Amino acid sequence: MNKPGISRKLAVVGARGVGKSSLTARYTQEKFLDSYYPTIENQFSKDVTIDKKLYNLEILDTAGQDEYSMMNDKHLIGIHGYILIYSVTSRSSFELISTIREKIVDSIIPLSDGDSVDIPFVIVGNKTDLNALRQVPTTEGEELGKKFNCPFIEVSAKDNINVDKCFKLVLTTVNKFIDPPISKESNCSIV
Ligand SMILES: Nc1nc2c(ncn2[C@@H]2O[C@H](COP(=O)(O)OP(=O)(O)OP(=O)(O)O)[C@@H](O)[C@H]2O)c(=O)[nH]1
Repeated sequence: MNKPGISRKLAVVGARGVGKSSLTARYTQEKFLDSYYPTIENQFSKDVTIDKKLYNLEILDTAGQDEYSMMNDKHLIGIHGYILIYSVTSRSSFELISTIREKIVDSIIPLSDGDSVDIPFVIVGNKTDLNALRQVPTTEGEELGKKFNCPFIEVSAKDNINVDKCFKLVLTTVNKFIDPPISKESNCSIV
């Protein structure tokens, strides 16, 4: 029997060590991972009610990317929305966000049979608890969000700041793409 609820599959992508697993574990298991174990790939589930709607979430915690790594098709097929995550303590991880976004866009176009493709992205700056080590000011995250017409939020997986809010933002962003308002304008829409 099908589970009641709306099925949503999300992928968390970003550079190595930015906190993809920590953010996912904080949200799905309410715990923080102090030690660092590089991820190959993990999938987590969570049922959550947001705005009176029940969602069955599948969250794909992907391996850390670099400029040269290739996106696996598994990260593209059936994904409703992407969390593009960097660490506010790492400028290089912030700079990689644009590259990763471009790789996702370029990989999805050939899979789409030439139809128009809408890809919901949310940009997330993690590790705000390490403010003394910050290399990326909030304003730069906001500007990148504006550039790509994507929501932006800063979080701390460690201190559990904005984590629920971040996933709610992703789900509402996905909903806007799936059930768009009548006059939608989005730079994330590719034809
Ligand atoms: N201070 C602080 N440390 C964090 C936070 N999030 C993650 N970390 C630490 O950063 C390190 C890497 O975290 P992970 O969650 O494993 O990072 P990841 O992006 O999944 O790493 P890869 O799988 O290698 O790509 C770990 O030591 C975490 O404890 C945070 O919000 N604040």
